[in-house]
Amino acid sequence: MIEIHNIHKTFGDKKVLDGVSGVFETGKTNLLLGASGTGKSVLLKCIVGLVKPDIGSVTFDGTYFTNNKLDIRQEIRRKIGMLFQSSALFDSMTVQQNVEFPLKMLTPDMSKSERMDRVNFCLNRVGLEGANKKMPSELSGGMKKRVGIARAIAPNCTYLFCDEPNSGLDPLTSLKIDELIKEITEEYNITTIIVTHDMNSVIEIGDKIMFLYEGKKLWEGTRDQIMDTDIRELNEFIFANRLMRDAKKVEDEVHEEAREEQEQSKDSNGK
Ligand SMILES: Nc1ncnc2c1ncn2[C@@H]1O[C@H](COP(=O)(O)OP(=O)(O)OP(=O)(O)O)[C@@H](O)[C@H]1O
Repeated sequence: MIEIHNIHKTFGDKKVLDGVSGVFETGKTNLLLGASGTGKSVLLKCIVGLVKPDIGSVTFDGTYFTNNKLDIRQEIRRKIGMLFQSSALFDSMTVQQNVEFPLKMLTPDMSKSERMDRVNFCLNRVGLEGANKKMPSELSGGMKKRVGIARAIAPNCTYLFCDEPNSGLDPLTSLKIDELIKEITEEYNITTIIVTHDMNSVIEIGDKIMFLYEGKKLWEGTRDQIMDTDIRELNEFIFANRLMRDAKKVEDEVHEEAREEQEQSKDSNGK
C-alpha cells in the first residue's frame, strides 16, 4: 500500500499540487485521473522521488520515503517498476536486452541462465514469447508497451507505475494493455498506479480512482461510483471525454469509408 499525505508542489509561481492526500491499495489498479495539466504526472514523480514535494510525505507499506535515508529510499526504488508513456525502450537493444537490462542493474549476482529464464518468463507473461531477437523498430505500438511491461516486472516489482499506458494506441489495443496490467497487478499482488485521462480505462480496470483537478484531489472512489457523483468538474470531464470518444469514432468511420472508396476505385481502374 502507498500512502501520500498533504503533497504540495509549486514550480516558480505556479502551484501544481495543492495538498493531495490518499491511499493506493495493494493488488488493485489505482487510477490517477484528470485532464491535461492537472498535475497527475508531477504527483507520480513525487511518489517515485523524481520530484521532491515542497511539503508532504509518501510511505511505501509503512516505510517513509520522503526525507528518509538514501539507502532506504534506494531500497524502495528497487521495488518500483515503471512503464513510461513512450515505452522508452532502448532502440539499439533487442527485446531480450531491453528486458534483461534492469536485471543486470538490480541483481548483478544473477547468473546468465537465471536471467534468461526470467526474461523468457516475463516475455511469455506479456504474450511476446519468441520475440527475443526483435528490435524495437520492428514492433507495433502495443508490442512496445508489452515489452515495457515485461521490463518493468522483470525484477519482481512490488509497485508498478504506468504513465498513460494507452497513449498512441487504438481502442482495442488500449483495452488489451489495460487488461494485461490489471491481470499482472492481481496475479503478483502489486500496488499499481496508472496515470490516465481515458474514461475507457476507468470503466474497464478502475478499482480505485483519484480525480485531480487543478492540483487538488476532488474525488476518490470506484468505477461503480464514478457515474453517480455530484462533483461538477468530474461530470464535465466525463462528458467531454464521451464527446471526444464519439468524435473520434465518427472520424475513424469517415477515414475507413474514404479508404474503402479508394480501394474500390483502384480496383475498377485496374480492370
Ligand atoms: N519541471 C517542471 N517545471 C515547471 N513546470 C512543470 C514541470 N513539470 C510540470 N510542470 C507543470 O505542471 C503542470 C502539471 O503538469 P503534469 O505533467 O503533471 O500534468 P498532467 O496532469 O500529467 O497532464 P498531461 O496529461 O498533459 O501529462 C503543468 O502546467 C506543467 O507545465
